Amino acid sequence: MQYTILVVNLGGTSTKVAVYENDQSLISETMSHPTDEIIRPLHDQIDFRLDAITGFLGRNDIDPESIDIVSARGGLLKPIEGGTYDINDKMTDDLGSYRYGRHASNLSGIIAARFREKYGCRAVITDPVVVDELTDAVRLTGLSGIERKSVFHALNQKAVARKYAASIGKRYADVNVIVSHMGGGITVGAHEKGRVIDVNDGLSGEGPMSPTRTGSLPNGSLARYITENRLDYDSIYEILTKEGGFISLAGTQDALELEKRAVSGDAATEKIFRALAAQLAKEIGSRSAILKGQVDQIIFTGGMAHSTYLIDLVRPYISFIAPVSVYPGEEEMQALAEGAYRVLTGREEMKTYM
Ligand SMILES: Nc1ncnc2c1ncn2[C@@H]1O[C@H](COP(=O)(O)OP(=O)(O)O)[C@@H](O)[C@H]1O
Ligand SMILES: CCCC(=O)OP(=O)(O)O
Repeated sequence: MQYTILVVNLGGTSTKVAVYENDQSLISETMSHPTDEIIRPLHDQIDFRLDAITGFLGRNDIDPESIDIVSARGGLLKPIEGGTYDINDKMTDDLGSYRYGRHASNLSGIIAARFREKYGCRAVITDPVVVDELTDAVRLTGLSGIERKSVFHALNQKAVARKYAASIGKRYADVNVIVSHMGGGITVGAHEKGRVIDVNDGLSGEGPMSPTRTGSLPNGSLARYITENRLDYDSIYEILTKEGGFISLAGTQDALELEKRAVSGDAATEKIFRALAAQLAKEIGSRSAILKGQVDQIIFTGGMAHSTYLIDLVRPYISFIAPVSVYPGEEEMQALAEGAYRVLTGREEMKTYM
């Protein structure tokens, strides 16, 4: 049986789309949107993003009615376990009301549901950013009423961990790895035998700084900053998640551009990379403790994993823990196609979001 799978993955600045026959990619495209479009409220972006997807199908002579299933990157939902989920009304309500937060990935599920309505196919998400496999020991904080959450690049982290395991002839469920995804946000996960038992919340100011995020800040200084600048929740959330890190320190989120500046001897930029390397190393060290030192491999992935300059700064801190592998970029489109294909072929059961 041959299945045609449409994969949609919306990021802050781009719409990635691909068509697969079973688990083989036929065509794919990344469409970057101009700044004036992506700074619009998320809900106002649905129509032009959907148009971008149908335009892509049109340019490639693919009849939307030939699509059997849309596989979308899932957004901020209530905490759930990993897997492939049917997109139901409860899910589109939670994504569209932003009850659990705002991130461009919310739109992927909403758009997949719209596509299903119009063209009559199935629609699923796989390993959304809220996959939660944390142990109780890492969930509690020292303030009653505040618990840690699992919000991370679950899809790509699990995909590269599976790829690493396959490369040594093992299953994901047989290895312990630390995966550091370095994209617009940075998340570092401790994967214990197929479950991510600890990871920094990539949208709540935990962990290392990143191109767009502040990472952890000293509590007292943050409280003073909020008070002195009279910031409400939405304003500080924007600063922590969209205007922090490289943007705050160097005025751009472009790590490639900053790497060029650092390599050409700009001392201020070099200092930022050294700080990021130290923060990454501390985060990886912390995950290694949670894995009780039983770490088979440390894996770097995401756009910034292309930066050998950055990885070479981190290596000396962490090479005593485990060997290092680098999987630059992301495996998200392939992982989404495979998630849909596993349930279509009955190799995995479709889950229901409740
Ligand atoms: N070859 C490269 N060298 C260094 N940094 C890179 C390279 N390619 C992309 N990047 C950086 O990676 C970051 C984006 O990573 P990506 O994983 O695409 O992000 P997103 O979270 O938006 O998917 C940007 O800061 C970008 O400049
Ligand atoms: C918080 C998990 C997802 C995330 O940070 O994605 P981006 O790096 O694409 O913003």
